[in-house]
Amino acid sequence: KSRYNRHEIRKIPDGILFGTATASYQVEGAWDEDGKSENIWDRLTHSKPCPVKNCDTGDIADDSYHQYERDVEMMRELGLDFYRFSLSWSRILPTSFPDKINKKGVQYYNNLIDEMLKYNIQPMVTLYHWDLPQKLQDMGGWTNPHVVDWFTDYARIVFELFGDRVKYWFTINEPREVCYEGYGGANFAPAYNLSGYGDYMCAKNLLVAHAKAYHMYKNEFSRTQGGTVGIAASASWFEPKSEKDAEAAEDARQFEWGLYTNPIFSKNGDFPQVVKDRVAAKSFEQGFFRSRLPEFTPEEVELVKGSSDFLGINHYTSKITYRNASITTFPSPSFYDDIEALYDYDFTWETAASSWLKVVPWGFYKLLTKLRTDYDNPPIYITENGFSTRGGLEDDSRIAYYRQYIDAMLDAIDEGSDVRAYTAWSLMDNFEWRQGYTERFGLYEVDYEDPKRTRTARKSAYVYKEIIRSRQLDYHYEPDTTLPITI
Ligand SMILES: O=S(=O)(O)CCCN1CCN(CCO[C@@H]2O[C@H](CO)[C@@H](O)[C@H](O)[C@H]2O)CC1
Repeated sequence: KSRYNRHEIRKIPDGILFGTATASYQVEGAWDEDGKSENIWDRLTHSKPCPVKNCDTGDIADDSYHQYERDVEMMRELGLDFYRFSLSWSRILPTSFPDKINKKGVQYYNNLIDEMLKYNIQPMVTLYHWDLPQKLQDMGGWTNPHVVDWFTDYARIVFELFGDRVKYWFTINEPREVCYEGYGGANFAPAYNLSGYGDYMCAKNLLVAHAKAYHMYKNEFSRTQGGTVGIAASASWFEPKSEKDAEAAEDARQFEWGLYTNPIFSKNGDFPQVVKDRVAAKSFEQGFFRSRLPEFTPEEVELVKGSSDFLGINHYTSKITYRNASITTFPSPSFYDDIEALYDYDFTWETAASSWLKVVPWGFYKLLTKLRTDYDNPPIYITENGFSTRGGLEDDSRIAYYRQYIDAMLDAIDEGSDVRAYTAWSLMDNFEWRQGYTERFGLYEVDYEDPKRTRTARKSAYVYKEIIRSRQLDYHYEPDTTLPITI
């Protein structure tokens, strides 16, 4: 069996916090209730022809806007240390700006936070998990440099409203997905096909916005609130197909996540050198008068460098990477034409319901080791890790995924990685973006035929609960799922 199927009991080191995550557009519903205004995912999912599988939308989703007490009850059944969730910008600020604060929207988040703290479950709050107010997108969204002020002004309101009780903040979830999937690959809202320049403009503005919000917290709230602020980056592992592809794999890492982590966590800051050089060289070849990758001014390099108290990592899978010999594979200019690499999967790797999600636990170990060595062992929170199925309560494949990935994480921790928290994506099934409700990530199953959106514990919920309770990994443990999961 693979290295990550050892049949022994493994202790989990003290101090590592365990939680689960969700995101506002994926679970809340109430898309136009109580004063919330339209965001870019409302706009995309309502467009014709419908872009999401089965024409699914987040209009109702898991109805967490009304079911938050049940959500907290599930957190208690799992025995979580924390719960990571995100705020809907246009639910709190319907005009996008601080001139109007929507009291009913704020009340929902106060109710959720207060209910969690009643049972000592820590809120870990993401300010932005992809649901930009539509009005801001009408003005260019993340490609408009003014987004720096829009985001910082929103952040200040949020810190004022919830910072007395929230001590763990993440500014932005997955910069790569915001910028590449949103402005480059025409996949996620606002689904623009501007790869090779729109995605890079988004990258620069997003990092400056993140840094401005970070420094504003430090200057205006740290003394009185004492919380911590970070960012959650998506990071896959890129494994060279053969020795000669080592450079291609490193290029992929630097373009796919180094673009966002290097400016914040590396010693010198700024975009990775290979990205700056490659995009500039290609831009001039292609007839541009300046690089398609916007430059940070020296002041901006300093502003962004070190602008996080910890590094949040969303990790799911790995890809085999090799040099792309043909220059006609991708449109030119484009992000993937810039990287000059191709990705593949090892056919022996098990696949989740999501076609991109392969089970490669050793890739998680290699990623954590690389982050430790490249960024001088930064404090790391695993802010997402999980597995999708088509549904069903006997989810042994999800259980095997969690056990192997936590095992791989423990190997990196044993070798010195400063991992402080592990977050399972997700507490319950939710709106899986372009795949709608066809790909399920929940420890709890959600019944979308039921207006009450009933949540039912899967077998994996019992196993995750036992890992947290016993603080050990036991591949042998078999829960008795005939008994209800209890608090
Ligand atoms: O559009 S398709 O499906 O044909 C292809 C998608 C390719 N990627 C997969 C990984 N995802 C990053 C992970 O995305 C994260 O992980 C979760 C599971 O995906 C999401 O639900 C979370 O919101 C997100 O933070 C970004 C999109």
